[in-house]
Amino acid sequence: MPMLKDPSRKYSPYTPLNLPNRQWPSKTITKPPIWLSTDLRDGNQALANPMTIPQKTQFFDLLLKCGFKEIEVAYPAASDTDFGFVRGLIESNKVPDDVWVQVLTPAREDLIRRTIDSVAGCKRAIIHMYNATSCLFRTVVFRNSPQETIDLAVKHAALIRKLTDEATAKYGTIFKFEYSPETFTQTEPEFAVEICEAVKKAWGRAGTGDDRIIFNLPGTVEIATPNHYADQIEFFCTHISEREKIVISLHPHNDRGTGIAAAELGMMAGADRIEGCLFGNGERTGNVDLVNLALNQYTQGISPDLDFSDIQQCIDIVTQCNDLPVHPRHPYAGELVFTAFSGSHQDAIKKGFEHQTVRHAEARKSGEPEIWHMPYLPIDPLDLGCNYEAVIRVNSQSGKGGISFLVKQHLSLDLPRRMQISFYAVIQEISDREAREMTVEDITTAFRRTYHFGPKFAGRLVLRSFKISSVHDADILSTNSVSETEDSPDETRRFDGTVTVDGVARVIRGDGNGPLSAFLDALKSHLDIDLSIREYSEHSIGEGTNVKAASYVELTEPGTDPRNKAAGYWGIGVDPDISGSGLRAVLSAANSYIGDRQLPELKLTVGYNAKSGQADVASIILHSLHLELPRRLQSAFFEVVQRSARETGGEITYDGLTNLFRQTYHYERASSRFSLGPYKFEDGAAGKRKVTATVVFEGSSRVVSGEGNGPLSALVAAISTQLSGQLNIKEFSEHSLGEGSEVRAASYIELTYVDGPTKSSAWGVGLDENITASGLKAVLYAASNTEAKVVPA
Ligand SMILES: CC(=O)SCCNC(=O)CCNC(=O)[C@H](O)C(C)(C)COP(=O)(O)OP(=O)(O)OC[C@H]1O[C@@H](n2cnc3c(N)ncnc32)[C@H](O)[C@@H]1OP(=O)(O)O
Ligand SMILES: CC(C)C(=O)C(=O)O
Repeated sequence: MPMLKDPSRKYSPYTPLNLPNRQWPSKTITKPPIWLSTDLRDGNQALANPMTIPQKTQFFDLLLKCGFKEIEVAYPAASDTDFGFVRGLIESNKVPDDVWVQVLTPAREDLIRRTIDSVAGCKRAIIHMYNATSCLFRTVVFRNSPQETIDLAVKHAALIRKLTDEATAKYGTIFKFEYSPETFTQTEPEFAVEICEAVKKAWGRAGTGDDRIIFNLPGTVEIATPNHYADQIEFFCTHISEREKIVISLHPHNDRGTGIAAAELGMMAGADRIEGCLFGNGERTGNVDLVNLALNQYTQGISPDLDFSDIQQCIDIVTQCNDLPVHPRHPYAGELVFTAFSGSHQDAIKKGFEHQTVRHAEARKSGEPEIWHMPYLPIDPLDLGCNYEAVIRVNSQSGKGGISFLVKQHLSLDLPRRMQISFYAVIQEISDREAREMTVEDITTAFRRTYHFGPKFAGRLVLRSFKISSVHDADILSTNSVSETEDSPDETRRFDGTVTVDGVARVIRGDGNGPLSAFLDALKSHLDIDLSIREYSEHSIGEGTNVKAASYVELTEPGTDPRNKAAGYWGIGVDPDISGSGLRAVLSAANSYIGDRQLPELKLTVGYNAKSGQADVASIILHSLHLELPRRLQSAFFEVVQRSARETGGEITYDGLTNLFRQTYHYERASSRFSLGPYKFEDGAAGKRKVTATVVFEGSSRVVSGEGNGPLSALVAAISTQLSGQLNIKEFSEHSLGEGSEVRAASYIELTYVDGPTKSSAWGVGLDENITASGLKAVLYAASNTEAKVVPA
């Protein structure tokens, strides 16, 4: 049957109450009500499969944990399960002393007796009796006149008084009495007052405090707008006698979807108590949702005296006991209620968090409360034991604000605005193409892949090591005059570093006004990557000793129109050192720029004017022999190479170069001018090391000894005893080669030899599995390379 064109022919509107002096609209709620959970009764009776005793017990424990002091635990006359559950609670002492157990009974003698039997021995119990009072129920269900309806209630209230007095005498139980004129919202207001007056009189012991009688005014079926319910409550409150001896309780259902509003307006109208269920379970559309109501108060700054700090645990237990889900949009509890997918919501939330962080820091300083004011988030998810993970989720409706919020949250990177726009386009494209939500994992992975961020996402160019030094302008043309100094504005910066290009290590060098421009110069000279910086920014990550720098850079090709904002390449770098983060950011952007374009191979153009020659030579040694030459050795060898190249017309082959290196530094050669036989180290005087060694000096084997601060200086001293002049160590460095059990040590040493006016210096390179042995070899080779003269034996 279709919906009616004229529903007034089928449905009649509620009759408004004439309450011209109503006060409730100008009231506000300032304190929590007395809460009663009826999950185990009204909630339970509405389930397809009412709860088992273990489920009821688990639910009861949860209610205690949440802080409920009044719990309607059963309709004991309904079933052995309900009766047994109440007995179990009492007999196993599960009810804390400050908690009231409430049980429901109709106004029927047999059922009242069974109900009161169920609470025998209980410390505190509320006997809750009901009978329907509306005209419809009087005539149709009970076929009673108004007076007979009153008589029914009065008779059974008196019975309850008698039976509870007996139980108190027998067990010492403290009883409260609650009466519900069921279907109150459809009952004539005057009749509701009249029957309650009669019940009060029949009960005969309404007093103050714990002796107050509870009149529960149920919205058994919600039939009108919530203001009408408020009018009904205010009417009742102002017409019932001895108001101070009465607890006015509300029991709203949610047939029109306004149960929460009805409860709140009802409280404004004078109610003291609310009955309801967690997450709104209950007959038909449910009872009023107590979680929702309590948290509505909480977000007004009123402590509800209920604790939902672990809301997920509540959801888990309630859904498991009720076998009903909590809707994803359920206020405060649904899995989507702290989530924004849409761009403008995300943008506002992101800005809200940023602003609030600043505001809270100021409030902390001045001792003011840190008030929560967040766009779109009426409550802090943390207060309910949730986190901010779900606050922003990304799909094709999302914008840059939300995406950059997640990048900040999960990677601690605060992207500059234009980089946000750039990355947003990346995510938007994937999300649109794949027509699905982008998880945090999707976004962070896309970020890492786009900007080659993190070891697993390295691009074709990878920075392995670098050194930034200052070069006096006048010295720039001389590759040997590099000196490390403090930063000074009139000095040019020099970048020396090793970059792997498609897995092949290249030593590169460049000069510029600062570290980044020096690095860009190196990329241009060695790899034909010609880019300049359009935007740069940085911030720190972390605090104290763990602080790191994050740098963001946008690079453009020469001639890019400054108005063409889309033409840039963004990069990100993170490093403990600010220069390092900037350089990594440049490389990250350069990686995006080169794509899969072919890069120039290493060119061996050795000559006096070749600017890149020294680094290229070092690259070949690194690549072929895996030796990372110290910079001064690079310079020294480059001179050797230049001399050799001049002899061969400026050309030198790749193999020729490695052979030249081997010969020059006696590297891995079986013999040299001086060689080492058996040796022994021991402690010398004043913490020094002493060596006694057999050294073959130009074919003559001699046992020598010497002392030094370490093994190398001891050997240098021992060798010097057989020379006409003195050897000294000028520079020493070492690094490991290979990995795991294959690892070896490479040592580089530069020795000076002074013999009267004669001065010379030379390098030696040693390689050994043992780090001391590699250093000793380097000493022997370096000494062999000097002009040292051996004294006759
Ligand atoms: C609004 C509410 O939620 S009220 C609570 C409702 N909850 C429940 O009903 C759950 C538990 N109920 C039960 O287990 C059963 O209904 C019982 C045990 C209470 C009674 O079962 P039965 O004796 O088979 O009766 P039945 O369920 O058919 O109840 C209807 C009878 O109770 C009467 N009745 C209904 N409400 C009341 C009341 N509040 N006071 C007195 N009598 C009542 C009806 O008029 C009817 O009487 P009749 O048999 O003379 O016509
Ligand atoms: C027993 C009463 C309070 C009831 O559950 C209702 O009216 O909904």
